[in-house]
Amino acid sequence: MADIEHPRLVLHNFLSRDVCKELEFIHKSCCTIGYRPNVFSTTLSHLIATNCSHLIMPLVSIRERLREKVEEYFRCDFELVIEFTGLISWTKGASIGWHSDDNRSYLKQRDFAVVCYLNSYGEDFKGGLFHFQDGEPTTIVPLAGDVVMYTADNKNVHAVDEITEGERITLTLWFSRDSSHDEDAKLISFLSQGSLDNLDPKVGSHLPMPASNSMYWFPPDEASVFKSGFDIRCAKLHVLGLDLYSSSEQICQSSVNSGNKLLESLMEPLQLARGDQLFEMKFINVLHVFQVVQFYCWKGSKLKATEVEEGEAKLKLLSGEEKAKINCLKSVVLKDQLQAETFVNDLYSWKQQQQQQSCFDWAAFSAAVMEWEAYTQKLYHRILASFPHWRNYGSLFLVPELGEFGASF
Ligand SMILES: O=C(O)CCC(=O)C(=O)O
Ligand SMILES: [Fe+2]
Repeated sequence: MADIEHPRLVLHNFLSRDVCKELEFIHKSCCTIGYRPNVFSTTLSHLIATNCSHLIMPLVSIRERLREKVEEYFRCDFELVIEFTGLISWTKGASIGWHSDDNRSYLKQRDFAVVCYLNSYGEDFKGGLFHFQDGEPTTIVPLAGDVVMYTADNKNVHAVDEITEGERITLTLWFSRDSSHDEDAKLISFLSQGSLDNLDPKVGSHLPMPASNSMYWFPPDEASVFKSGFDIRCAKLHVLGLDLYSSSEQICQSSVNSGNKLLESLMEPLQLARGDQLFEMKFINVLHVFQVVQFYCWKGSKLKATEVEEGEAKLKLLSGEEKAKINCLKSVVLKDQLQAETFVNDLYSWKQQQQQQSCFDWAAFSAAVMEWEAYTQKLYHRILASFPHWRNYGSLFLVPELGEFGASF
């Protein structure tokens, strides 16, 4: 350890670009409103709670590699447990002043912090530089793939500048010497309560189940009444030019519209529309639609490069009545459309916006639907096979006899 006054380490390119992109996809398709203003988070227990435990798989080997690195660098002659793992993003206005990561009585179990940067300063966001109060290095410029690790005590007081543009995404972990704070034990117990314990991989058991609508509502203080603001998933779809269509008879009935009952249709089967066209596939709920669209955003350019047969997408022309239903639902999920548009546009750089909006392509999207299904099934079978081993050993790890698998699809 170079500096005992300020024990810390910066690693460049610890994660590959492909891995960063995959983790970004997981975060963008699953996150909810976070614990502070303008912060969004995806915890592993949230993935389990929303029937997306398979999305833990790409994180398993990364957690293992990071634990080894922390134990080795900080010369731990004891085993560390992971206390918390989260994908976290900060948007315009988010910042944190000088602090150490164990600075609350309920955080004293935190011994080491690890922050992996999944996207880059300058390219994906502005602001958000990380500073240590004393010692070297003083400033860290977040770049995709780089990692900073440091002791969570007051030898490493640090701060992060306010984000002024874009979205800054990290994978953040804390490690503890205290095994009673082992995140893995909690996750395994949580997984045992769910469908993974039943080794019969039912069709559909990997499909996402959203948390309550209030967890996706912005601003969060409006989430109990839904009178102003917007649903973050619907806002992101809207900016891509995508609308949600529910065939429910109740849509547009004034008695239903008057309350927030219409919001519940987000939990029910939905279709996607764009302009005059309705995509015929039915998704099981808004989170299912949203995950596939995020998958398309992740893989879109590759899908286009592969052979996608023109005209494969099953589309039909929207009727006037169907358009009216789309607008009714939209008026409920985007109470303040302008605010929603500004919010989403602030997340993307100008370049990203140009790419995403100008080239939406239904044929490539149809291919994405199938690839999403294959990707999800692959991870789901992986976690089903891994889970008995995890339960035996009481920790999450890459099971050697199941072989290596690429982190990226
Ligand atoms: O995201 C970062 O660079 C550090 C965040 C941080 O200091 C914290 O979450 O405690
Ligand atoms: Fe911190």
